[in-house]
Amino acid sequence: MAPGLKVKIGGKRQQQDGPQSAPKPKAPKRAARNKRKTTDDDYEYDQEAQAEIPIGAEVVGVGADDLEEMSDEETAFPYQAGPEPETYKDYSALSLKDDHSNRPLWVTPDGRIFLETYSPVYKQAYDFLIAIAEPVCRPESVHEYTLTPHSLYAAVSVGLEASTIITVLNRLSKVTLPKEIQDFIHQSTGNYGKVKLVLQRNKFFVESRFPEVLQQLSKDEIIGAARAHADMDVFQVSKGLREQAAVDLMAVDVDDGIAGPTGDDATIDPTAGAAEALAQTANPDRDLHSFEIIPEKVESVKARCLNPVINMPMLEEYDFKNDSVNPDLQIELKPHVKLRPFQEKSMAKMFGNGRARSGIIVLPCGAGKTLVGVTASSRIRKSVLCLVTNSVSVDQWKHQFKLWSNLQDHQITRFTSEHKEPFIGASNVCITTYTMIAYTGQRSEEAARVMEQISGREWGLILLDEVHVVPAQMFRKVIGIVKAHTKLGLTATLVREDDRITDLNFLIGPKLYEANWLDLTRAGHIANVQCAEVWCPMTKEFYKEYLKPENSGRKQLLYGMNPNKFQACQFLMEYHERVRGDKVIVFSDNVFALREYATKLNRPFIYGGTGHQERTRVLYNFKHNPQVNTVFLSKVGDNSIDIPEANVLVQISSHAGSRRQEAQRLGRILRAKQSRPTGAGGSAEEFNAFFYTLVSTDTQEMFYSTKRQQFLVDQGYSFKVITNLLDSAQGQQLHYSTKDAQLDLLAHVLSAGEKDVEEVDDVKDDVARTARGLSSQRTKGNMAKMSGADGLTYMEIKSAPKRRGPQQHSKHWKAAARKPAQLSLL
Ligand SMILES: Nc1ncnc2c1ncn2[C@@H]1O[C@H](COP(=O)(O)OP(=O)(O)OP(=O)(O)O)[C@@H](O)[C@H]1O
Repeated sequence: MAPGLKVKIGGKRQQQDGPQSAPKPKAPKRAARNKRKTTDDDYEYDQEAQAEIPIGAEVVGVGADDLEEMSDEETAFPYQAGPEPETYKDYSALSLKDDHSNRPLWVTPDGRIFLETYSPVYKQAYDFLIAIAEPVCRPESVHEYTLTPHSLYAAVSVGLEASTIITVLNRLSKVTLPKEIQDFIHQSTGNYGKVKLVLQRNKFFVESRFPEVLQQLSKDEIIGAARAHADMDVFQVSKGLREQAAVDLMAVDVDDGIAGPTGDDATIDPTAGAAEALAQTANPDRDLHSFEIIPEKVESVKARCLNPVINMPMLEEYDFKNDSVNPDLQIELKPHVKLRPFQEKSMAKMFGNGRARSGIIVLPCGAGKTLVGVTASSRIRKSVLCLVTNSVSVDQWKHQFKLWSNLQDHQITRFTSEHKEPFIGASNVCITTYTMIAYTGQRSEEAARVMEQISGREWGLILLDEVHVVPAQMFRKVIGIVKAHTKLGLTATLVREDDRITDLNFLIGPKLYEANWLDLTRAGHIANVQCAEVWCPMTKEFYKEYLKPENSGRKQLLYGMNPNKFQACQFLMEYHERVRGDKVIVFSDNVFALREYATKLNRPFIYGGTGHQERTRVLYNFKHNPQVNTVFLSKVGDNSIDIPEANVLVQISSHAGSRRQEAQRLGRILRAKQSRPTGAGGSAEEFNAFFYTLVSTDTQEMFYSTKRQQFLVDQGYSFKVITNLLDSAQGQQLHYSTKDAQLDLLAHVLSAGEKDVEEVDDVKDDVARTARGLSSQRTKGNMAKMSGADGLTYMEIKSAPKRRGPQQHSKHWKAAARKPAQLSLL
């Protein structure tokens, strides 16, 4: 028995149905609120994409349909209310194994799996779990996963069979695997993987190890009619490939440098079960049976197989090594390129059995998705179509292809409103945007010519960047136009755990791999970010106006322009610039606030209306000019501007409760950074990047802020709350410290025209969402601790320059080991 194992149903993301699903959340009022309006970042996708195309040229035809679709997407994405936090489930009836302390998992009858990250076999257990289950929440000590039909579909697609999954899961579990779980795995995987769609020598085949399944399919009216040789009763038979993926999965022993416990005291070997199971199931000589289908009917066959009547989702694989029809692309990775361990693992999942599988790879922002895409291209070595969300990314991808591979300019063509480069040679990499491909209206002659080449070519690989932001309808259009053997989706935030994820699963393929953010942080592949929410009380006068019904339209502006928030922003910016020598990005969705802050603080800013040249100039200065250490960005900077130098982010205004925006913004400072020593004799500082969200207290903003943090909290980040950033003495030295100045500011805000009030880059609405309790993730912080400088005293000496000696600087910091943390501006 497992005495007293009770698990709080803390409900993070809403899960797909698992076995004996936990009770569905009952929050009708919340649900109604969520439906109120559309929201989220699909707008950003839409507007970014549209922005690059001259009005009246390419974009018109994408039109209403897609916007409609995007709106639907948005309603699908919002916060899913979790079960009541007070609800507990009693799992004490589970039967605990004698050697349970050596095993890392708890598996419950309702499909929830808890992983102890301090287990000696954590790494193996993580690799296995991420292949079979959906991560729900991955904080430092215990992760939560859930088994879903989709996660099991993904497992089958990488070559795992039900018996292997059950054997390994049981071996890792502290409790005897509940019968419900075994049944659920059998049921869910029963039909997955039985049929594959294989494009071989330019012919499409429905392939299976089971001739009776093919018999059944060919009797179906639609599938039968799609057969190229319907008159033939027998199927073609070929020798099966070893199901290598499962072997790879359990044998993978990449030294990823992730700090973790050693396996010395591990008394179980989770791989042993896999080996046994595989010995029974992986017969390299198994026969494969197939029948050919007409290329034009491929989509309808796929759709039919998905239909509940048949219910046999097709796995898609590309036998690129035997594709002698499509010309090779002479692409090699440069000799110095060394994949990071998680990139290796992603590739192992994609190419596990010698063929290329379609699917989605999920890696944190800044971890290196681009190299994954380039590597996949270099393995397949056929023409590659790379689809991205905007023209800035088109240029960045081109740059990355040249950085990592031997491809020359003429082998990489761009197709945007500005560059419609013709194809040279029989194979190439073409980089373009989703909108350029999906456009259905009148095209210019030049664009029509390139489109003809795109639709006429057979692509070995289609790379789908930022795959989470693209509506399913848009995909359908793209997939209908482009003939591709393999589809690889790349994203950091695959957070639509609803019906729409089903679209991605079947339109592109299952999730092949998902990295754990904290593991990558520990291994130094992404920055170690300190996240903090800074509470800024509203001034009395601002709050009075905020509460007035006639100001309901300018609430956002009032809490954004709150003088206390301004001061917090100024303080943090100057502190990080001067004391730590950091590079700071300040984000504001509201353009009025963006302009006001940047102008008053005398720093450059970029928003949607900033021209290309000006943008380039500002960013160049930010990167290279030591005098320019802060840049203010509107929402246009969320994910399309590449600023690896930045390591501090201050958010003064954001888009309601968007989890995705929060994660994308964090991504701007996630690029791996060098840790700096903390001072004389000190070890490397703990945090090397800082993410501050400034929140005006007692306003809507607090409500949104909690909601926004949910995705990052699920990835294991904790947000500290700073309630007293500034004391009154510090405030005196900052702008808007006098009542008169604050009242002037208030008058300015109240006199702002309607257009200014609403001017929010790329954002159309303001959706109320329900926040979820995060108290367990929140701790109070102080500034010194936040800045990785606990135990140090920071001092700014304001002596007149002429009185300084040669060694004196206007500011310095010195270690004061073992003294209480203190931060002072003298
Ligand atoms: N294997 C590797 N070796 C060395 N550097 C790498 C490797 N992989 C990625 N990088 C570097 O990591 C950084 C982030 O890579 P990349 O831009 O591909 O990240 P990303 O995941 O696409 O980020 P974003 O989501 O912000 O677009 C880049 O500077 C890249 O050069």
